[in-house]
Amino acid sequence: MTTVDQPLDVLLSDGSTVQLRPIRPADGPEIVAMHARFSERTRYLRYFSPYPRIPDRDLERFVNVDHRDREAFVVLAGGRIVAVGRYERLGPKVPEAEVAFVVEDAHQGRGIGSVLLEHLADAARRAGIGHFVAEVLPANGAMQRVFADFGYQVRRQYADGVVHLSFPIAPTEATLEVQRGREHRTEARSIARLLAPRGIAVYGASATGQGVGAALLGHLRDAGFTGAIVPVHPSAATVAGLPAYPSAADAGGAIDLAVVAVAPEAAGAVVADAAAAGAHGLVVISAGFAEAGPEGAAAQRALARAAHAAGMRVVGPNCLGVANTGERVRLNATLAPVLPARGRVGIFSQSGAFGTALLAEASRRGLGLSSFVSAGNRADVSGNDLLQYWQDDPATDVIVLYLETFGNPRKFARLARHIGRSKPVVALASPARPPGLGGDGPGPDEVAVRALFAHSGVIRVDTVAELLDVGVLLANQPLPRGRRVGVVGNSSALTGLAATACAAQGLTVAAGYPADVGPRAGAAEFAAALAAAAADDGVDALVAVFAPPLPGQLTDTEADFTAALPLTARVDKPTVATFLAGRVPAGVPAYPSVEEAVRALGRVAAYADWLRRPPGTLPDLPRIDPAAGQAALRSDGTDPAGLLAAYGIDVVPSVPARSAGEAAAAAATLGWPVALKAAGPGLRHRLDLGAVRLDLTDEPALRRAYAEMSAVFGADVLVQPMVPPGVACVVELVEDPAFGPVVGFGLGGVATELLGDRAWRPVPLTDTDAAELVDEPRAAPLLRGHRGGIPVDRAALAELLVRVGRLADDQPRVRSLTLNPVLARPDGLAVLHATVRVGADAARPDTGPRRL
Ligand SMILES: CC(=O)SCCNC(=O)CCNC(=O)[C@H](O)C(C)(C)COP(=O)(O)OP(=O)(O)OC[C@H]1O[C@@H](n2cnc3c(N)ncnc32)[C@H](O)[C@@H]1OP(=O)(O)O
Repeated sequence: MTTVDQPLDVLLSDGSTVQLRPIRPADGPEIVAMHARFSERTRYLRYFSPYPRIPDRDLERFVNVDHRDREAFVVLAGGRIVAVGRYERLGPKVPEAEVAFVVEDAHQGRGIGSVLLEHLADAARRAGIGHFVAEVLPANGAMQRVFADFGYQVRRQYADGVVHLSFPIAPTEATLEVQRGREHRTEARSIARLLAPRGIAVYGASATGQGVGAALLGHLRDAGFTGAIVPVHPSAATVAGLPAYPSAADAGGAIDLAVVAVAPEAAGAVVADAAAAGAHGLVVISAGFAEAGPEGAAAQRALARAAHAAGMRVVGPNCLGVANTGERVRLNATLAPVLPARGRVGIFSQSGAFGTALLAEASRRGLGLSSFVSAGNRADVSGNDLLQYWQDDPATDVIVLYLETFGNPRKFARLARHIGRSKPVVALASPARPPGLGGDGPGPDEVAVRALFAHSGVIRVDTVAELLDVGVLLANQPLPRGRRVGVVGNSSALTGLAATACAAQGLTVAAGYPADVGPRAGAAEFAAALAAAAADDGVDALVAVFAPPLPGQLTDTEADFTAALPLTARVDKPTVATFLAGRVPAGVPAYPSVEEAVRALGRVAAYADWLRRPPGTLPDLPRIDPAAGQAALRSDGTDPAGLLAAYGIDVVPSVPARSAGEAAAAAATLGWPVALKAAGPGLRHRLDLGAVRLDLTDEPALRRAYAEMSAVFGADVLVQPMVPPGVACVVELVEDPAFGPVVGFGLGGVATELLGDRAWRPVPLTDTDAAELVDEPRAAPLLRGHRGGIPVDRAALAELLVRVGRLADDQPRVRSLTLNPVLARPDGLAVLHATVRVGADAARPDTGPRRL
């Protein structure tokens, strides 16, 4: 049993870091992964042992982990998972405790659970947490007895058999050493080790020099890897001229990485051999795993399990491999024979085929690479791991991702939002849902999904070519300070095209541009015009468009014109060029067409805008009571009023009635005047249908309205007090497959619905997010008093959105929520109708891969 003897870094929810002293289990299990969160309200911590982590996907198989918080932990003993737990959000279930956890599975015997509790209690004590509650699921009767043995009290027993155990912890002197600003990087460290091995064992390199393994061995050597390369071969004494060994450990040197190209059946033996040699990373190139069917999937799971038990991270299987062009490490453990030159771009490709294309295209365009990972079937290492690694990697300035599916999309969105602040992330990802479906179903359509990416700071592109178009620009040029473009060229046709392309990308042509030097201008004039644009305070970015001179017209060659460009590369404004050779001349990205050049600039300008935008803060609003919200959900999931009230959202009361008499009685209670609404199922746009009567001031008017309405729409009606008129708005909350809960805002009415005029933001919503959301729908000018209308209280709408976002963040059982209509007035708002859909349990993570 290994004990933890290094300090543990803890990432707090506010981004700061604390360090916990080591936990030394006497002979207890290792706590391998433990996630939690600290905040004012909810004191969670998230900490890791220095042991390799169980990948999130594995956790999710065992644990009902709420993706949003990752509050889960796993206990390993002897390499086996013996207990898996998750943290509950504090408020709802155990409001009076500061930390709660749920033990879901501890089937491997007595004692484990109690040791686990000791550790957790210890951690809580160190964190100065005063009260601690454990929840034990009914299947674990043995655990309950164990806890009882330790004197924990049964605090509450629920009808479903769940028991809450309670044990007070006297707060002791906090041993937390707060190191703000330093981020926890366990994952990043394990990836760093994988990309910078001291020695490499290669499994599956044929002595004949043929086949995949031999090719890998060749690539490793050709790239100039300076550490030991050890071919592991069952019988040969040498492979490709290198001494080969039947077992990696026999070579005697430090082996950090195993590159594997053996058939899936042999993988188990390879893992054991590599582990015995001390390897901490596996790059499995072999195909025949999950992509090949259930048997392969089982083999893949076995591979991942064996690797993790031995403390190894796994890249692949069925992948192209990993590469590092670092100063000290030249590593090409990929099937691609030639790597691009060293550079500042980290490339992740889920697909091997696209990875090959990306590498080849990057080489062709002269785009330098810092490191490359193709994750294939992603048995362990995923794009999210790489995001975390590159965030801190000093060799990487730009992150380029090719993604097909996401194991954990919410984590991606959150990570990207964070990382995008320091390094741009360019991603090619499949659409969230096929085009055309957006307007019909609930939730954001493709356009909105693109906007959601943009709000996460991710530059989303549509093609592999564009991935590199943008990558090249980011890697070589500064970000634009604004959207004003100085177009300089030697052809009016091309500069005109560039101006049109700018408009299409939301860029503006700067005043005095395009500057057309004409077809007879020489390179010197071209250079002067570019220099003038670069010096122009009204210009944020330059587009240089160049048409090759007709033969005999000029003595200057295309190369002379190319040479004119570097001048601009020295200024602090990005320049893109067209019609020059495909390579990057002196750092100025060149594109085959004006449209491509301007589109890349447009994407980068949008990212620069995002960076300039203040991220805002999460407002601490009064009248928010998550515990009351949870209680409301428990009492009746279909009545949203209590749930909303717990988040400070008041819904105008509405009383159901089935007869004129009942309606009149309701009106008397609510107070005149009232509105009468048909309550039949499936009725939408009731006002348009005549199924709403407003301003009924007395009983005769009410009875008349009831008689007319019930004749058409049936006996069921709702009686509501009249509220002052306002602009009808709609607020929605839905689960998006890529972003988790997202809050939507739009104006009411059939027209805006038909046009899909809704703006969306992922949860949690900051004050800035909410204010932007209110202003974003195309119909939003109506809220500002368009054409003589009266401006409404947009701050109240923004606050409502923040409250809905908070509700979504707190209550994972809420699947969807609609407030429609919300009447916005100059002096506040009224929520007239609310529907909520609640799941039986917290949204369970989808274990299968999801399209982005
Ligand atoms: C573009 C993309 O899609 S990404 C790339 C995805 N990956 C791929 O496409 C790879 C596809 N290919 C495969 O999966 C192959 O089946 C592989 C790599 C697993 C096996 O390739 P083969 O060439 O058939 O391997 P083969 O069985 O001949 O073995 C090669 C050598 O490994 C040796 N070997 C076999 N088992 C072991 C082992 N456990 N340890 C060490 N060496 C071993 C063999 O003895 C043989 O050497 P020899 O010829 O000197 O005797």
